[in-house]
Amino acid sequence: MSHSKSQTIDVALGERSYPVWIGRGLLDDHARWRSTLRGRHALIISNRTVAPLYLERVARGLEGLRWSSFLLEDGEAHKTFQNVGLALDALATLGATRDACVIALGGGVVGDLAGFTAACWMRGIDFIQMPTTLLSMVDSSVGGKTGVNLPAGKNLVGAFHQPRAVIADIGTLDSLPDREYRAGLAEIIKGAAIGDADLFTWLEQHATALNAREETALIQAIAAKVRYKAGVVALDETEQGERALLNLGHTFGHALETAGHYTALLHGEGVAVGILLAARLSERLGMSASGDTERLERLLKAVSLPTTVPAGFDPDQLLALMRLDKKNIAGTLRLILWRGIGRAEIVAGVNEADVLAVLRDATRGNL
Ligand SMILES: NC(=O)c1ccc[n+]([C@@H]2O[C@H](COP(=O)([O-])OP(=O)(O)OC[C@H]3O[C@@H](n4cnc5c(N)ncnc54)[C@H](O)[C@@H]3O)[C@@H](O)[C@H]2O)c1
Ligand SMILES: O=C(O)C(=O)C[C@@H](O)[C@H](O)[C@H](O)COP(=O)(O)O
Ligand SMILES: [Zn+2]
Repeated sequence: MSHSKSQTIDVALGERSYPVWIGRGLLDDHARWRSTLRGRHALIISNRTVAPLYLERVARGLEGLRWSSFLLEDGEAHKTFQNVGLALDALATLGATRDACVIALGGGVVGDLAGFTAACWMRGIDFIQMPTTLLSMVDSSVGGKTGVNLPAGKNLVGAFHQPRAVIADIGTLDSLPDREYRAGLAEIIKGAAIGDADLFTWLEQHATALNAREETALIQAIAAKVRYKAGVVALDETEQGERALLNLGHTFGHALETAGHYTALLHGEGVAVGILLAARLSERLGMSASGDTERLERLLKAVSLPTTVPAGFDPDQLLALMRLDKKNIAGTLRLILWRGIGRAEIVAGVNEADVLAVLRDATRGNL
């Protein structure tokens, strides 16, 4: 295996620090990741799509341990409290002790649920992330946000629980469908839009290479986004302040995902539309210039991400869902807005009438 193009980024959190390893073939580099397991038990949590492709390679690295697997049905609709209960039962059946390790093998749905399961078992055991989607490599596997959805909304239950290591084998992306790949690009664009104007310009220049999944450009983009996110997380692990910036577009995006019953839009697609709506709202509030919104829309289109709200969404229902967002305080909307490329801002007390106006514009003629 060649390591020439691999990268390591550290998430600096004192005693909870961990490496994010990015490279091709890392799932088979057992010596590397096995060293992060401390005990004698391991539970691989994956799903029915990913397990047939990659579980065997991970299992080969668990020789000598007592291990088993727990497989979810595929899809966001299965990121539920009920499935956490079943995963905990699987740990009990395994006889997992406090030094056991949960291995999350899959995309963000698997990673969020597996991390939360690890946070709950015996009040918290180790877990490692083996992300297999672009989105999970650049975002969900890093930073320790774990959790599940409720019928009332996205990620309403969860815990901050950092992994021991992130093993991002980019070879797994070879089997990732195109739509899922593009959803991952949305979270890279989001990061650049929030706080890395140079990365934004680089993305504009390398959109064609990224569309072609050119490996050098891809590793560079993944590493840049992970580095950016790791920096924010290191400063504000539990979102007391500026980590909330990473939520740009998510109040809109999560409402769209929930209202669409997790079938109309993928998370990354909700984020793409959401960051554009946040940009439009910022422009409406006189915070940013139309030229920046246009640049954002152009980049999203250049990588074939959606820029419009699909048919059938009701603006009033979207606003009602946005009222349940975790960032809100004192009964008012608290949103991440921006001043232009690379300059996001937390804004409390956003006027609902302005939000509704943006939602009505975006859904006009759609119902
Ligand atoms: N914790 C965080 O900080 C954070 C950050 C961003 C997103 N998220 C969460 O992550 C989730 C979205 O993650 P996602 O986009 O990875 O979705 P996902 O986990 O649903 O995976 C996307 C699809 O790709 C399939 N898949 C995964 N790896 C594959 C591979 N290598 N080859 C072929 N198919 C593969 C999956 O089975 C699934 O059908 C959402 O629940 C979102 O809320 C969390
Ligand atoms: O890591 C973070 O912080 C983020 O907000 C990253 C988001 O991309 C991600 O979708 C996260 O799951 C959203 O979390 P939530 O707190 O809005 O539920
Ligand atoms: Zn996200």
